[in-house]
Amino acid sequence: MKAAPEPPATRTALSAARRWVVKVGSALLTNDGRGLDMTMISRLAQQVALLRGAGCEVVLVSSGAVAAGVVRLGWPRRPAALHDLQAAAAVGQSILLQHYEQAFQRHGLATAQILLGHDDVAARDRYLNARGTLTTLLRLNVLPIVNENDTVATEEIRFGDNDSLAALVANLIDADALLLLTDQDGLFDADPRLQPGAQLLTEVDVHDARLDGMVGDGGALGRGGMVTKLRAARLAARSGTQTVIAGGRLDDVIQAVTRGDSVGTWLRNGRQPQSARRQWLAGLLQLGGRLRLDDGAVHVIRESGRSLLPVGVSDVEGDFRRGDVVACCDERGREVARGMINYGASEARLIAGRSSAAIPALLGYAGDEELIHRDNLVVADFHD
Ligand SMILES: Nc1ncnc2c1ncn2[C@@H]1O[C@H](COP(=O)(O)OP(=O)(O)O)[C@@H](O)[C@H]1O
Ligand SMILES: N[C@@H](CCC(=O)OP(=O)(O)O)C(=O)O
Repeated sequence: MKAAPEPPATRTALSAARRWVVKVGSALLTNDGRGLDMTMISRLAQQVALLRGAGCEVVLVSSGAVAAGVVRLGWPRRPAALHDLQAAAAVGQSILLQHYEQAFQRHGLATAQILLGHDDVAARDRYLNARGTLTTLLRLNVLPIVNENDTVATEEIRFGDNDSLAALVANLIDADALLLLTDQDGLFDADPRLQPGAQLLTEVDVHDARLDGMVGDGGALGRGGMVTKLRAARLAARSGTQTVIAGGRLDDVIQAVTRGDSVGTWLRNGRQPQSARRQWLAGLLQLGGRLRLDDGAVHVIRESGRSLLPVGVSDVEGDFRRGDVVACCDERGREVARGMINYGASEARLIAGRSSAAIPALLGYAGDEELIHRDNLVVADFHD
């Protein structure tokens, strides 16, 4: 048998990616904004199932609720009024998920519905909750399907932008890569709907300022277009994620992109995931408090990259809430790490120095066994 050709070296960041966020836009999933394209849903399900079968973790971010709702309500077109859009989304979301559940069931995959708002990612306690649910679903081999919580969203539903939500999900779960599937083959040097001679860009630096002059909006349907996709790629890059924009109608496009083939546009992010994430977390918030760690805890978080358990903490300073960022100091008061803490200050004081197994008895409920999960912990020398 002939060996498969090696993917081009430049796209190894994609072929090596294990955790993917795949976003499917309205332009692809709906028949020009009216009704769901069932063939597209089953083709997507097949490709996502193959990606899962190849050992990758996948979160799907899917639009389409408004379009499905408009058809179910018998409306002739997508409404303009905000409350009508929200009502249509509420009707359509369950239909959308029903179709996905059926399509993925054929491949032996269970699905879960996640409705998120931007505030859920910005508020620290909800960030931890959303992250915990998504990563647990991934561990359970369930496919999370995310959409905007349109009942409470205003700007995003009006402008039809699920791109930035997909980027926030990529930040939330530290995705290696984000794939934005749309109706065009990728990012062109001008909007191909307006300029038929526009050229497809196969690889660009996500931070290249010249791109801003090339992207346009989504046209008459009032969608986000490439403006929101470029913004999303930059947002995702903050936590080290690579982004590809590709045409969802191309055969086996998900397999081609994830293999590292030269399809669509790769918006290259030159920053190392670790340092991008460190900078993002460090700059995210003001410090809410300080923990003093014993030598053993300093050693394991530094040398083994482990989570911080309550047992390694000898003192808790400050008045912080679950999800705040706290400094972790050694016995001499030097800051050795910074992280987003799973407990508020009073609970942290109750469990500090104790085994995680004692948490239910100490607090009256079974919370996280880590005080700071290793994924939310940045080990470095910080200077205030
Ligand atoms: N430089 C560009 N390259 C490709 N498409 C562009 C560009 N500028 C604007 N567009 C428009 O963006 C549209 C895709 O965005 P949108 O309709 O919001 O899709 P989705 O629903 O998939 O998010 C394309 O149909 C195209 O007309
Ligand atoms: N959340 C809404 C609209 C979001 C939307 O259309 O976004 P996009 O696919 O980026 O154009 C829906 O599911 O219909």
